[in-house]
Amino acid sequence: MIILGLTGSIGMGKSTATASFRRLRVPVFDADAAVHRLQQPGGRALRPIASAFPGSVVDGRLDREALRRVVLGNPEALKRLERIVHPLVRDEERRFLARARRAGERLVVLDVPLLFETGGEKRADRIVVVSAPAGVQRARVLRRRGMTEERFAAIRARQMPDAEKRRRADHVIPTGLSRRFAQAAIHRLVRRLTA
Ligand SMILES: CC(C)(COP(=O)(O)OP(=O)(O)OC[C@H]1O[C@@H](n2cnc3c(N)ncnc32)[C@H](O)[C@@H]1O)[C@@H](O)C(=O)NCCC(=O)NCCS
Ligand SMILES: Nc1ncnc2c1ncn2[C@@H]1O[C@H](COP(=O)(O)OP(=O)(O)OP(=O)(O)O)[C@@H](O)[C@H]1O
Repeated sequence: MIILGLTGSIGMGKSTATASFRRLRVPVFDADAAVHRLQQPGGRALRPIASAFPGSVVDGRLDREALRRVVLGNPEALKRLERIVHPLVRDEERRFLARARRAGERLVVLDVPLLFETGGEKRADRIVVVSAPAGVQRARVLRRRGMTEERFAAIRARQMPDAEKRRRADHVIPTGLSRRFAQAAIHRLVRRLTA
């Protein structure tokens, strides 16, 4: 089974790329979605977050806004949050891979925003990076509801620069042109890897 690590900075088109992989029937593990699941009512991250960040969980629900305000611009608090969340995400990832192996899959995708930052290069056989020019990225991200310059800057500061990601990638999918162009590149990649 070939494990394809998919990454890219915020707004570069990871979710859009994973939709293309799924359309080609390639199973995808989405780390951001796993974070959200783990933080949902009843999720395994809730209890440790509640004790590390008093007041962030109210009536069994995580107040993401409140937690975001606490960790935004506070590297020490973010580290504490990551030390709780990342091992749980890795655990989910391992389960996903085990299920895929049992199902006899030939190719799977790990969509992990912090793939390089968390040593994901070692877990994947090949790395795909989605990338668009900085101006395009910025416009896309700032269009989102609730996004501010400050949040965008804080997230970017936590992520490896795009140029460095591209340098380390085995394949770069350009997402600054059109969806059709990016999808065609993904199609060719999947065909090549499963040939
Ligand atoms: C702080 C939290 C509660 C804020 O939630 P919120 O709904 O506002 O944001 P969301 O999770 O949708 O993330 C928004 C964007 O920021 C990126 N991002 C989130 N956390 C981080 C981080 N620690 N470092 C770099 N980028 C991050 C995400 O990939 C996404 O592109 C949440 O992001 C969180 O729990 N983060 C810690 C877990 C983590 O490291 N996630 C990164 C993916 S594994
Ligand atoms: N190939 C593409 N061509 C044109 N627009 C695109 C392309 N890929 C993504 N987009 C647009 O860019 C925006 C961000 O895409 P997407 O949500 O896939 O990024 P992301 O990397 O998953 O973001 P995040 O890091 O926040 O999870 C969306 O509005 C999407 O419609």
